[in-house]
Amino acid sequence: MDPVHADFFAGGAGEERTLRANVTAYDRLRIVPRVLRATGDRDLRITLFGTGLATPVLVAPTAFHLLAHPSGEAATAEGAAAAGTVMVVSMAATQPVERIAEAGGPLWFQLYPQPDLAFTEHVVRRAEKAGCRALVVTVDSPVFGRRERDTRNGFTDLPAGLACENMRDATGRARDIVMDPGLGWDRLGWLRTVTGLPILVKGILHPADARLAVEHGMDGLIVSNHGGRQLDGAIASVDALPAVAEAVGGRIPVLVDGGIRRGTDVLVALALGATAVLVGRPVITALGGGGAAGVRDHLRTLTADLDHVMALAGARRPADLTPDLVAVAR
Ligand SMILES: Cc1cc2nc3c(=O)[nH]c(=O)nc-3n(C[C@H](O)[C@H](O)[C@H](O)COP(=O)(O)O)c2cc1C
Ligand SMILES: CCCCCCC(=O)C(=O)O
Repeated sequence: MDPVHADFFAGGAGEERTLRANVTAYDRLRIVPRVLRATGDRDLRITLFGTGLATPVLVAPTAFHLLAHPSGEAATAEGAAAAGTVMVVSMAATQPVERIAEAGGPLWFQLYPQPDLAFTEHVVRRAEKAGCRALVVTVDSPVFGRRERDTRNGFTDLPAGLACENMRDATGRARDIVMDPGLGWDRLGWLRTVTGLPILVKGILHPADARLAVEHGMDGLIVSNHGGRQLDGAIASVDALPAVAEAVGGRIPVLVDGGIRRGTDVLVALALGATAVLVGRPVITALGGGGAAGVRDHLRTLTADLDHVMALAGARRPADLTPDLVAVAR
């Protein structure tokens, strides 16, 4: 991979404190296993918004897959489908959602709501027609994070010939994605009137915002700091999870992403109240190294690792994972 593109994928905002914290937070959390629970074979299947999945590990929305592999997002979708899970297609995908959907599913579509409402609706309609089963609205990006690796590398745009294919308007021009500092809950209310798809808000860290998400009729939320690429210094996502899960109180599914690398990380996240987790950078690395098969193998390996540690912790199903199984290391 071009080192400039590798830096785009790997990097975070500012000093990359939050990027690192997402991973190191899991180092401080220890599992308190149960024994003699006769788990037998584990059953990792879950159902989200009516879709049965083989694993609680989903693919987070990430931009520009054609910079990682010549088969791009289509290969990621194929790999996710083979692993029996959801891929969340980024609004900044380098292939059209229709092409990605041909390669595999189930898909959800990630949206940065644009100030141009008619254009936003146009993008939603494309996602719906392509068969996407949920919308993931990213709300942690009123402005774009300062990614200093990209600044140093002079990486400001996609190379010639590539575009954010889902940003094409009726004239065929690919518009720039606008990060909208005017975005508020009213716009999510508007979106609710535009689509019947389940809507998840991505980028919740504060329990008060989690309560607002429920009050505004959102169908799910994702505890996330955007993989440390937006507000450097933001709380690690797994550290934010318990308070958010408590605020939601089981009314809607709570998902989490950021720093999830091992089965033990997934186990801890599920125990602390997540219904499912999403993985970002490791999927891009797997795509770059092995295309669709790489993505499939990564997701299957992570799921097999989860299965293994659930046996060791005395849990048969994701629902058996409860907060008492996690302690903070001193
Ligand atoms: C290269 C890259 C591109 C990303 N693009 C998007 C995006 O287009 N939309 C979005 O909501 N989040 C985006 N994210 C954030 C991810 O969805 C996710 O929150 C994050 O990667 C999770 O952390 P992890 O990489 O440690 O697993 C991106 C992350 C990376 C690393
Ligand atoms: C102006 C292009 C926006 C791409 C956004 C991708 C993204 O969210 C990221 O973290 O990178």
